[in-house]
Amino acid sequence: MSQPGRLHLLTDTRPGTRPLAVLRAALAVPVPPAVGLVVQVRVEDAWTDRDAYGLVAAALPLCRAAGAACLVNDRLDVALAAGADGGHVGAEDLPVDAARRVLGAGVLGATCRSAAAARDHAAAGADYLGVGPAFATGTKEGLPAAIGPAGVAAVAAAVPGTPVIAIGGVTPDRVAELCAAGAYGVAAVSAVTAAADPAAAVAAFYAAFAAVGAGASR
Ligand SMILES: Cc1ncc(COP(=O)(O)OP(=O)(O)O)c(N)n1
Ligand SMILES: Cc1nc(C(=O)O)sc1CCOP(=O)(O)O
Ligand SMILES: [Mg+2]
Repeated sequence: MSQPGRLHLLTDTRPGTRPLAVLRAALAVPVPPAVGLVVQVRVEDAWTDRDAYGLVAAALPLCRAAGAACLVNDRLDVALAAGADGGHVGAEDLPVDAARRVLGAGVLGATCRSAAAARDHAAAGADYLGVGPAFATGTKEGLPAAIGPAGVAAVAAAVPGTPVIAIGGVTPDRVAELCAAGAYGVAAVSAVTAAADPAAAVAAFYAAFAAVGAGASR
């Protein structure tokens, strides 16, 4: 694996949020050379494709300027149309092999919650796996119980060549235990989007990766 740590920053588009303002602040923080940054544009199901496309189109130049990849959750047609770097799919979205056909060489992430699913998704062409919920989260309803670092470890051990990105209730102070469990990176929504200072929150994630020297020997 080429990057020793990676933050996936997911947008929050619930009513009352300001996703572009948060992105502008977050992307203004210099990304340390040893860390990767991925922005995932994730919009509410109720959003129209037109509005999703608009947010991706606005986010893309910000991502490019910051050296971040820009992925689109669920809506691979929007990802392709906007010229994003790829997309992320889960159990209610296109299957991983079908998503791979749609995206071609684009970056493809897939949600998984078990070692068996991890092997399947990796074999079907996922570039990384979003694994969770690592901890309890108030951001998404209807999720199964948190799997904890041990659950993340079980998945990571099953797919040693595929980056595992832990998601769900992740804060900077949880980066160390998740990396120790085998996570290559973490994904966050509320730790950044609900922070009083989103830039400081992103900087705290980068500092947490630096503190663990995440994956330096990988
Ligand atoms: C990095 C990452 N991991 C998991 C998810 C969840 O995807 P999914 O299960 O499809 O749920 P929705 O995000 O679509 O509600 C993710 N988006 N990103
Ligand atoms: C969108 C999403 N998917 C999850 C999963 O486990 O598949 S957890 C999650 C929400 C993550 O938000 P926060 O960082 O605020 O806890
Ligand atoms: Mg989905």
